[in-house]
Amino acid sequence: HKLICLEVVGTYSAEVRKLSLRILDLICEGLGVEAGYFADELSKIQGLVANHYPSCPNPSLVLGLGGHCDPNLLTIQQDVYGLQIFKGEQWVGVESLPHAFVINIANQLEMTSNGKLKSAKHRAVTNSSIARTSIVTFISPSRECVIEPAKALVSVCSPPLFKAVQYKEFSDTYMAKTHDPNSTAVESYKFQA
Ligand SMILES: O=C(O)CCC(=O)C(=O)O
Ligand SMILES: [Fe+2]
Repeated sequence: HKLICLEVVGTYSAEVRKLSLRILDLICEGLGVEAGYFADELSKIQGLVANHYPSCPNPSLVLGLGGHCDPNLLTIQQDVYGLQIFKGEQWVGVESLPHAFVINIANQLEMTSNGKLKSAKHRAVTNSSIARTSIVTFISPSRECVIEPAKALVSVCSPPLFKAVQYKEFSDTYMAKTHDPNSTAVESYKFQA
C-alpha cells in the first residue's frame, strides 16, 4: 500500500505543480508582470497536506479549521464541500464542482502583486453526517527568497505598499500572529500611509 501511495502522490504532485505554474503565468499576464516571474524561488517549495475532519454531531459549535489566509504563494485543493470564504463581510460556502480544483490566492501573491491580488480568507466547517478529507497543495517561496512588490507594478504613481522581507522572517511573523485577532502578518509589512 505504501508504495502505491507514494507513486500516486508523486504523480499527483507533479501534475499539480504543472497546473500551478500555468496558473501563475496567467496571473503574470493579467498583472502585466514578465512571464515566469513566479517560476523560480517564489514557487520553489511545494507541500501536500491532507486534512481530515470527522463528522461532528453539532457543526454549529465546531469549526474544522478557523478563518485564516494562507501564508504561501498559491494554494490548490481538490473540491470537497466544507470550504468557506469570507466575502462581503460574511462566510460563503464554495460551491462544490466535481473534478474541479479550488485555487486560493495566498499572502505572497498579495505582497508581490503590490496589493492588486488579495489573499482569500477561508475556513473549513464540519458536517453532521459525513467525514471529510481535503487534499491541499501549498506552493511557497524558498525560505531565503526575498518577497517584495514586483518592480513592474511599482512606479511613482503606484508606490510599493509592502516592505521587502525574507520568506523565513515572514513565516515566523505569520506563526506569531495566528491567534492575533487585530492584525495579520501581511499588515505588519505594510508601509504606514
Ligand atoms: O480543509 C479545507 O478545506 C481547508 C484547508 C486549509 O485551508 C488549509 O489547510 O490551509
Ligand atoms: Fe488554508
